Amino acid sequence: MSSVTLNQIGKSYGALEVVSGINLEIADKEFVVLVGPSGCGKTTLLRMIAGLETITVGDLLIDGERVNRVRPDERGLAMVFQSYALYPHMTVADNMSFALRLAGVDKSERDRKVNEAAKILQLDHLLQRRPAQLSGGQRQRVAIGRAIVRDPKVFLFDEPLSNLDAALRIQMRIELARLHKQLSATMIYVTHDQVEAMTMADRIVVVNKGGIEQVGTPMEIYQNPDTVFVAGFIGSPKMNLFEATATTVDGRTFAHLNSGQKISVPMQLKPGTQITLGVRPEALTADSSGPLAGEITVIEHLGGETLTYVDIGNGKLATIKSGEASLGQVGDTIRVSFAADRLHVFGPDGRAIRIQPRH
Ligand SMILES: Nc1ncnc2c1ncn2[C@@H]1O[C@H](COP(=O)(O)OP(=O)(O)OP(=O)(O)O)[C@@H](O)[C@H]1O
Repeated sequence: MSSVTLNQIGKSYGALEVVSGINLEIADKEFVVLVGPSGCGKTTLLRMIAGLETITVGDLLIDGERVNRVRPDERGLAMVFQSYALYPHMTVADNMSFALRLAGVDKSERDRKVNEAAKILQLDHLLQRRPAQLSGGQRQRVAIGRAIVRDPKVFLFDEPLSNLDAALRIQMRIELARLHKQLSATMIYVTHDQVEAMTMADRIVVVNKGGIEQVGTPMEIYQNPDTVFVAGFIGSPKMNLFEATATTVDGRTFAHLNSGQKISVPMQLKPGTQITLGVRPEALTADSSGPLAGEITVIEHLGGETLTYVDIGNGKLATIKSGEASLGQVGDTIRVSFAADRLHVFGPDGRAIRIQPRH
């Protein structure tokens, strides 16, 4: 297995720059997930690594060797697509062994590899079927099997679970995480689904507008988002984000929310600074002495947890995530608080202003 290094990678179509300045070190055996909204450039990045797109600027290294001009089939990578891309007229076994046959691998070795991959993916009993006789999840497993038999240095996945229903996606997520451990493989996985990123990645790379917003472990990114974009993108339900203006009263800093409420913030800010406050829904609690107040507009009971939406002014809703019990009824006014260390503050440039301890 192998490492992958991206140095100042960029991609332009004519005058249109769609990816720029990408620097990333992916370690051997790492599972890295590139996540970002539609059109942010993540697929383009993956396709440049695969060799399916040319790299406009920068260097791509696999195991320390520059491979910008190496043909896709000579890079030692295997890519799994959202659309499976199976040959409909071939059996599962033939689909899986096709690339090996092209590469001139002899039949006994091909059979050994296909059987081994089929066992890992629990496809042994389906080897003689054709794709049309398989479920979506089974087809995706065949596509993964086709990658496994090639013993690639690096696996590349392009939204492989997008065509599956919700239950199957969860199951395949678990299977892919297990597969990663079992194969000890380097994997680069593209998705727009932040839950997939959070649950599978060793490290998440958040991509936005053709650049990297933040790289970190799922919990680093969840707990310390560097930007408003990352704060809003990672986490479900979304982090509460409130636009505000900083003011100072008796040397203490307050945020005047655009929704009309006032919150103390544990840092020095120049009065008039436009900021965004962020608090995760699970960090908000009902508290009669809390600084925020509003009317409950919607309550969603999800079983083990409850989402309560509170209008804190001008129609701005705060989402509170709590346990099974309701915090009140629709129409009730409640007060809400949060621990100071659960507050995120972002400056006018959208970047996090870290909370310094007060003296
Ligand atoms: N051949 C092309 N010519 C011009 N622009 C392109 C071309 N291919 C992609 N783009 C543009 O590059 C940008 C990045 O596309 P890309 O497919 O990488 O995004 P993505 O993050 O993978 O999105 P999605 O999740 O929707 O697939 C988009 O704005 C897209 O319109």
